Amino acid sequence: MRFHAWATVAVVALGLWLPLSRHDWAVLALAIGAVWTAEMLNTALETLVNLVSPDYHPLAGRVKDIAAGAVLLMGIAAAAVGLLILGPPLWAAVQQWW
Ligand SMILES: Nc1ncnc2c1ncn2[C@@H]1O[C@H](COP(=O)(O)OP(=O)(O)OP(=O)(O)O)[C@@H](O)[C@H]1O
Repeated sequence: MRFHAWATVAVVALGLWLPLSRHDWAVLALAIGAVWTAEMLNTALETLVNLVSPDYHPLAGRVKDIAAGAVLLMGIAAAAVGLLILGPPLWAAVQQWW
């Protein structure tokens, strides 16, 4: 959660600094929202599993692993979106400096 919060702040700050279109912002907002949604659903599932299966059970572990995998998958996809949208204008800004 803390990592996602810092990543969100960094992406929004970079986005405000770089010349982004409304379409770029819409895609970034969707990616950020999707990561937070996946993280919250993962936390909800973890809490639910802890409630219904506090003792060790292979299925409980499987549910947690799949939910954590969904967060990882969404994080990778969001990182790709961030690179595709922020990468080119960031590269142009770096080239202007040097
Ligand atoms: N009740 C359980 N039965 C079997 N395996 C479990 C159980 N609880 C957790 N595990 C295994 O241990 C791993 C870590 O569980 P934990 O509850 O700490 O989740 P976490 O993703 O590390 O939580 P957090 O996001 O809070 O760091 C799970 O991915 C799962 O493989």
